[in-house]
Amino acid sequence: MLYDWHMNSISRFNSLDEVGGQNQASRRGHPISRQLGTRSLVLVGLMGAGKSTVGRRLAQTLKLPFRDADHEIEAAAGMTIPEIFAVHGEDHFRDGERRVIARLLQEGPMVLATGGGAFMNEETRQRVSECAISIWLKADLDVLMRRVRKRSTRPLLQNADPEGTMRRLMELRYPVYATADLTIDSHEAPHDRVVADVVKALADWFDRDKQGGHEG
Ligand SMILES: Nc1ncnc2c1ncn2[C@@H]1O[C@H](COP(=O)(O)OP(=O)(O)O)[C@@H](O)[C@H]1O
Ligand SMILES: O=C(O)C1=C[C@@H](OP(=O)(O)O)[C@@H](O)[C@H](O)C1
Ligand SMILES: [Mg+2]
Repeated sequence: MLYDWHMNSISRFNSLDEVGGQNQASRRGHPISRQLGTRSLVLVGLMGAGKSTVGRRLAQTLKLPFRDADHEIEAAAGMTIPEIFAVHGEDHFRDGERRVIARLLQEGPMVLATGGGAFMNEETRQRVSECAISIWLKADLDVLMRRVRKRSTRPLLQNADPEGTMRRLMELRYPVYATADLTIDSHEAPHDRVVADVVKALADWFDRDKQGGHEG
């Protein structure tokens, strides 16, 4: 192993830094954050769904720390995601992704944006179900394609038919994303509109929770 996915020093330093943030959140934070306890909010969904950008704004709204698993992997590896794919291959990336998410889930509460493939890993799904509330950000194909065209940082889409790839990923992944606790339409509206929809869905979730709706 060239680097330690669990304990890179930058992430440890950040997490210590953010313990103060957590304490603050629990003292005078958003009602949703207070009900989370140590559980995190984990955003899942396809590339372009808005996990990273909506996630960051959601964390600001809830006064929670924000982490992006892709950024943590890049920091641990000292390489960008395209470089990791090119040099070590996708399997190596997936291995790092699983380890990094396992570590982050122990540092909750936080808003955690995952990369689009992370939730396909059964071990990760199990950990998420134990330590977090999962939220599927769902968007139509044409919306996703418009959004991902803005950047060429996604190795899976660097081919002759990115739309075909996205369709295949939809078929493969949607049944799995559908097992997330909540599904939110990440439609064409300002990011903050989607944030508001997530907050509303979480408030309803906790109301149902109080009535014993999520047992078992
Ligand atoms: N609700 C939205 N409104 C406008 N642009 C959005 C929205 N959600 C995402 N985007 C844009 O789409 C692109 C991809 O979003 P990102 O958060 O990186 O997606 P993901 O992390 O799910 O791949 C970014 O340029 C982002 O600003
Ligand atoms: O869907 C995927 O398998 C991937 C999604 C990417 O993250 P975003 O979903 O944030 O684009 C990134 O993890 C990597 O390029 C692989
Ligand atoms: Mg992202």
